[in-house]
Amino acid sequence: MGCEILELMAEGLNIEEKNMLSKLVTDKDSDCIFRLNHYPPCPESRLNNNDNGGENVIGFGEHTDPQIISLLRSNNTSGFQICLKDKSWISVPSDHNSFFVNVGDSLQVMTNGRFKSVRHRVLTNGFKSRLSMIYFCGPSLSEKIAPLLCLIKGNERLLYREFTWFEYKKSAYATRLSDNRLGHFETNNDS
Ligand SMILES: O=C(O)CCC(=O)C(=O)O
Ligand SMILES: [Fe+2]
Repeated sequence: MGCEILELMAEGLNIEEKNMLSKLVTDKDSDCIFRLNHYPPCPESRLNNNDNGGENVIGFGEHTDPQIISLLRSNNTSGFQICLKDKSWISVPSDHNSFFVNVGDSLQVMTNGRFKSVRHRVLTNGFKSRLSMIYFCGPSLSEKIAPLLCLIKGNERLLYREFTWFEYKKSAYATRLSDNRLGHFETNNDS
């Protein structure tokens, strides 16, 4: 499914090579991860009465996903939120019949910012437990991640320098979950 979505994305971006993105995931050394998250009901979340059943108690702290795309499926318990441009948080209604697709940092780089890896988090629910499963489509450790030159128009600036997926992971492990882990690779930030 991840490959099909990446092929549709490549088509939407008018990339001639249909499998330019999906081949990173079909690579025999691709670094894909499957994760199961369980958030037990959290009594502290019952104190207030917001749309999550109570006070904001963080179940999974804010972050962007590092990989290319992530495919998320959960039970019918709310809690997933995304951060809007104005920094406010908005709840994504749960739907156990749907997959939620998140763009990861790597795809943001490859599309030179056309696709954004949206910051998200999970709040606990006061009454119900949340179960989610996520398949993270990641490239091989030696894969070079850089803006795809076939997407670059005229004198458009390259927003990121090239790095390997291994370099990204190494640098990400040295930061906190909520940090902008692409900052290190931005072309206007040579730190
Ligand atoms: O558990 C969820 O619903 C999402 C968790 C998440 O964002 C992640 O594991 O990267
Ligand atoms: Fe995530």
